[in-house]
Amino acid sequence: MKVKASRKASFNAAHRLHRPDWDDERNKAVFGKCNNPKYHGHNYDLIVSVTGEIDPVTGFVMDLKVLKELIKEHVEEALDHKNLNLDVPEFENLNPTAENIAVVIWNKLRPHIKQTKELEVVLYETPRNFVTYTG
Ligand SMILES: Nc1nc2c(c(=O)[nH]1)N=C([C@H](O)[C@H](O)COP(=O)(O)OP(=O)(O)OP(=O)(O)O)CN2
Ligand SMILES: [Zn+2]
Repeated sequence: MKVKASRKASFNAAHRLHRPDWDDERNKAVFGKCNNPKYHGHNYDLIVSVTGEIDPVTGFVMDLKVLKELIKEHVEEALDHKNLNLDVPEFENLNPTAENIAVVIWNKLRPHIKQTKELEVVLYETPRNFVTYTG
């Protein structure tokens, strides 16, 4: 019997979606508002879920207090109040789209979650735009 246990978190970050190998017209056409040369921020909402068997001793799939601390240490400290393009090495040559941010977050957390558990990251860039990555 598998159960999914989840923790919500949030962070604020600035970004600009842009490809240096494209001209301004193409960048604006594809990336729209998020291509504005002035960096702008989003309030990202994050849901991290761990799925697995319930430990019969604790009744936990994973201690959510531990998951909270992992998200603080590995996600919030790395991304909160940062300019993703300029401050976060993973985005030096990677556009900080919601999809790419979700993959970066998953890769940061995966080593800290037991191999027997599945990890899912849901990232909201706006209240209505969100992506899901499960590895
Ligand atoms: N597949 C993706 N599409 C888009 C992404 C993305 O990361 N992945 N990002 C954007 C923009 O960065 C941003 O999300 C704005 O999108 P938009 O739909 O224009 O959002 P609004 O500001 O209008 O706010 P809503 O609340 O979503 O209406 C675009 N596409
Ligand atoms: Zn944006």
